[in-house]
Amino acid sequence: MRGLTRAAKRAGEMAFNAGGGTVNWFPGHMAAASRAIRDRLKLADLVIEVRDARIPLSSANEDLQPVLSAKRRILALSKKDLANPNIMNRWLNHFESCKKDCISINAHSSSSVNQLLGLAELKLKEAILKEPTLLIMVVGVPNVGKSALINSIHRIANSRFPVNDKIKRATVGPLPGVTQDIAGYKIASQPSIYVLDTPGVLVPSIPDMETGLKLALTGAVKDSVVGEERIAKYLLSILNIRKTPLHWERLLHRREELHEEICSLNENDSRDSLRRRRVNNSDAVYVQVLSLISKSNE
Ligand SMILES: Nc1nc2c(ncn2[C@@H]2O[C@H](COP(=O)(O)OP(=O)(O)OP(=O)(O)O)[C@@H](O)[C@H]2O)c(=O)[nH]1
Repeated sequence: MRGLTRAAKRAGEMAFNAGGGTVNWFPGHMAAASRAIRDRLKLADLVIEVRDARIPLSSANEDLQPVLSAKRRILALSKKDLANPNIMNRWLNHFESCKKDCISINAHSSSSVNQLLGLAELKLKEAILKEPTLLIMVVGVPNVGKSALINSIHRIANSRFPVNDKIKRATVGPLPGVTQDIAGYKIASQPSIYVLDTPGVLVPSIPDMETGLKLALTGAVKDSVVGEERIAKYLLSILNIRKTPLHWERLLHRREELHEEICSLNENDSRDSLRRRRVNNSDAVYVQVLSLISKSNE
């Protein structure tokens, strides 16, 4: 309890306040995709709901939960290579205790995707014997790794059961919103099994700022939607509360120094000079530098 009070005091010292309000990022393609996903879900034999292993609750699309929970479903906690393994194992136990089939994955690792395919095969065991065609849908919020997962599934499946169709690749990218249409990939014949890649969809309005900040930090929401400076401050407050060895006062001091350095640079060379300069290895200082660079260019 005393530890928590100390952590709260430290956060207070940093003067971080997420602020209230909702986070709205619901471009036209997302509204259309949400409707199309609901339609196709009716036909799906299995749904792989991809969530981010670092934020498995905040990365759930709450609007889709009622329909997803009525389907044969696997929860795939993606980007496990970026998550804290101890905390992630606690999440896996939590979902298991809620009777949900849950697995953590790294979409770029064959062994990890093979485990997921094994679980999918188990869940589809009876349907594989009965149905001539099966449909697996991959859904989730933007940038969570759906297309990367589809490409790995496609590659692995094709090495096991070569399909005559030309191999298509889903487009993978570091920013949210790359996939804008539903696309199907055939991964087996007899029965024919298709995997559907879907655009990442969020709820039209994320009800609290902290969820929005978590989604922005993990890449599901564009930084500009919640504000770069707010994201940087939120990250720093988390690092501080988790006792990551950072010293806020030293950072503030460094910020003042950088301000002075920027002011002393001439307008044209400020961005390049700062980018070239070797700053302290700390990511947090890097965040501060980025924020100052963007300010100097406003
Ligand atoms: N470290 C790591 N990176 C991953 C993993 N899966 C995907 N990525 C990366 O995350 C980014 C987003 O991956 P995508 O497959 O494009 O994500 P998406 O869910 O299809 O994104 P949308 O098109 O926005 O719906 C890419 O830079 C991928 O390389 C993973 O398991 N671990």
